[in-house]
Amino acid sequence: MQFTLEDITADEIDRRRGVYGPLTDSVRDLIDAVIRTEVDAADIDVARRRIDEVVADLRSRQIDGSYGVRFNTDAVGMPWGNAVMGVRNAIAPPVRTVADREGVTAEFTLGAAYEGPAHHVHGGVCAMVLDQVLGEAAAADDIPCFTGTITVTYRRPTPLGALSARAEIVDRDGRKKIVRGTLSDADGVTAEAEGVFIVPKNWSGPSNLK
Ligand SMILES: CCCCCCCCCCCC(=O)SCCNC(=O)CCNC(=O)[C@H](O)C(C)(C)COP(=O)(O)OP(=O)(O)OC[C@H]1O[C@@H](n2cnc3c(N)ncnc32)[C@H](O)[C@@H]1OP(=O)(O)O
Repeated sequence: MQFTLEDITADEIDRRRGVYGPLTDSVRDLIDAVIRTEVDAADIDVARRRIDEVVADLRSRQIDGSYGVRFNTDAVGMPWGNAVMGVRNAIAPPVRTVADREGVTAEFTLGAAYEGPAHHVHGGVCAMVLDQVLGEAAAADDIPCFTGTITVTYRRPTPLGALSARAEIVDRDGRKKIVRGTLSDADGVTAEAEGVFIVPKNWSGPSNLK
């Protein structure tokens, strides 16, 4: 697993988060608006031209390829392109986990952009969120892990709206960590997952991620 070291302070990371986070929130709102708008065709055409102008402005200076997973010298991570929790990724819901002694918990909202069955979350999105939350539980005491195998059991449809997820390491075997987790709405568990997460061979990146 490759990573990029950036020699910047925690204050600089916070400053950048303050610059890019609100932009990402605005684009996330745009995605929702594009799905739900009922303005007429002429207004859609004007909106499209304005969006294209903004895209051209942003692309006037950009990196090659994807963002990567970056860390500073204190092992503070900046996985800001991450599809589930990236600070600069408007596709990310975003899901942010909070670690405790036993595992990690996340509370988040999945809106219209994550629909599969009518008014319910797409099964692939459920699996994606669970992969991330289980993966973060696997990494919480160590270093980032690859998902080797993940099995998701859908107990009932997951409604769009406020949701939570929880994951804990249940077993360790060499470089393998067995992690279990759940996705829940206000009425309880909607999906369960179990995964085998594997510490990469010859890891040369930081440990004790923050
Ligand atoms: C701040 C930033 C935070 C960042 C926090 C980020 C969290 C991110 C969470 C999302 C995580 C992802 O989506 S990761 C992306 C999706 N996953 C991938 O792309 C992984 C692709 N696969 C691989 O790269 C590889 O196959 C690995 C790394 C999984 C395994 O390769 P390896 O390390 O060479 O494995 P190997 O030595 O052969 O086997 C080691 C042990 O693992 C077992 N094993 C090997 N492969 C598998 C497997 N697929 N499923 C189960 N078990 C397996 C073997 O039987 C063996 O067990 P034994 O004989 O020792 O008993």
